[in-house]
Amino acid sequence: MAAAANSNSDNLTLDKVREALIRQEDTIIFRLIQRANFPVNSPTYDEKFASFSGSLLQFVVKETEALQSKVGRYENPEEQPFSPENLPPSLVPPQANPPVLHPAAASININEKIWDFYFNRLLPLFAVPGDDGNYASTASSDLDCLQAISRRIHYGYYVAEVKFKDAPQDYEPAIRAQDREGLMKLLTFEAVEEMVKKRVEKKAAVFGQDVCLVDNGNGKCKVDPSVVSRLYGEWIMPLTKLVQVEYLLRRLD
Ligand SMILES: C=C(O[C@@H]1C=C(C(=O)O)C=C[C@H]1O)C(=O)O
Repeated sequence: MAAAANSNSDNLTLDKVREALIRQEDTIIFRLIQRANFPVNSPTYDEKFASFSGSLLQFVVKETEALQSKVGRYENPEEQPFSPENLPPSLVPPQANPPVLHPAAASININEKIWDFYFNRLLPLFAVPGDDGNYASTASSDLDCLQAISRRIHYGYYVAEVKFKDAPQDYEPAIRAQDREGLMKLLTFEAVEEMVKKRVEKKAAVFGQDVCLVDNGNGKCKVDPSVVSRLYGEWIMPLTKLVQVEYLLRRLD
């Protein structure tokens, strides 16, 4: 599960980290396509599930994350749980690799923000209204999307670490001054962001095609490519940068 970029600090270059982010685009887009197979299915979210205190979705998240925690998922810094309260400990022996990140990474979890935009803003843009009764599949598919998006956003730790290591003389004064705006300026590359938005839009157009042996001229995509570009421009990239800033603010502690 660990990406090449986090196995050894010598491997950590900005190019490698960016490559990892590019590969994660594919995962995110395929998971959105998967979720778009189901309509909104609102009982997944609204109803109290059996004797559980929350919705079916919350139950699936809590139980799935508990199992994944036991098999070591959250030993990976970029994997952050959505339901962190009372997670069972990992049964897997800790990795021998020396840590690449500052320990501050462990205290930065912005999954509440991710949960909020995913359900309140994004989902209505790509899931059609309706109810087909597939609530369990809908909930696991939502969790798949959330986990892929969260991993991508919390990968900001590595982006920040590599940017800091490449130019400590630029970052240290802003960190000492706890200057959020200054840090945000230092780590932002607008040309890269424009390229990312264009690339994910194109990927969504390619991955979301119906593949037919005879071209039926149906150009409809399974997920609207402009929604994917918006997902990156409005939420994923700004939140990746927020993770970077939060990490850098604590980088010299
Ligand atoms: C991730 C990076 O940092 C920032 C965030 C980006 C993103 O989330 O894709 C892209 C460019 C930068 O403004 C990067 O420089 O690659």
